[in-house]
Amino acid sequence: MIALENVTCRYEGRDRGDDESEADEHGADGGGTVAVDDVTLSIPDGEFLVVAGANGSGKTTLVRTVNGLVRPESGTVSVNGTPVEEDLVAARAAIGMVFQDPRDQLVAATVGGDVAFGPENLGLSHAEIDRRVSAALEAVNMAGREDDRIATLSGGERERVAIAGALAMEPDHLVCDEPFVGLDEPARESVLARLRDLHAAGTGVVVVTHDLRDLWGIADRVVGLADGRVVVDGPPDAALPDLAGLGVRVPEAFDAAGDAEGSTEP
Ligand SMILES: Nc1ncnc2c1ncn2[C@@H]1O[C@H](COP(=O)(O)OP(=O)(O)OP(=O)(O)O)[C@@H](O)[C@H]1O
Repeated sequence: MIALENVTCRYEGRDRGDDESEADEHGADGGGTVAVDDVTLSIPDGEFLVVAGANGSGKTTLVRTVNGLVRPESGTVSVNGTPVEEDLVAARAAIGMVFQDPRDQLVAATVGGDVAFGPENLGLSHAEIDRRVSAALEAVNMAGREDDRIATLSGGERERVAIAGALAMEPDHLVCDEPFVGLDEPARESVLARLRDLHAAGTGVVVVTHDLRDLWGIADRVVGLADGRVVVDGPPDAALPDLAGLGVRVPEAFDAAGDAEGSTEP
């Protein structure tokens, strides 16, 4: 279980594109940008949660608090009952994170080397590392590709290697930040199928996105953010009316008789 309680995150300095008055409005002491504003949220084990919102609404900042990559200014983030800052290693073992651009996290020359990187740092035996690498590659439909060079992979394959690297840590939750950006249709479908399978096998999945179309039939719950605050929280169908105007894309069938108001993203 991931639990955020009254979490507020602020970046020092001026926001990209904010004017002075808006920055003042956001910050109690007038400094910086409040990216996450007093968020309280629980994410149970096994849940498929979509965190949706327009660019700049605070999605990335919010999910980065759960493994200590961003430290809140106030409030508490706990993983399995322990505050993240008290046990960063436990939080990072429990939550696998796949960043927006998988190139940011692929560290080795080969697929096998990359997926083994995390388990190696846990000091596991060779046999256990090999087992985890095989299982993680199988879970992303890349079984037996250990010796492939990262440089030769497509964007979708890199995304799946990044997911495998996170899975090799055997996390309770997998957090993917905009996993479909830049992928062509077959790659999108492949990543989506992997996320669906993982969820079916019991792993919690959190997907950050401004495009809910592919996730509609899969997500248990949608949390919508605007200006760092939770403004929508519920199952997709119940959340739908409140998602309009947040700048997120919903499936066309739900896009109110051709009303494109809620579909401002390209
Ligand atoms: N490193 C940073 N320094 C200063 N301000 C930042 C920084 N990172 C994010 N921000 C600001 O914090 C707010 C929330 O940004 P965040 O990236 O969390 O939102 P997001 O919803 O994930 O957006 P995107 O979809 O564009 O990634 C925005 O106003 C953004 O400009």
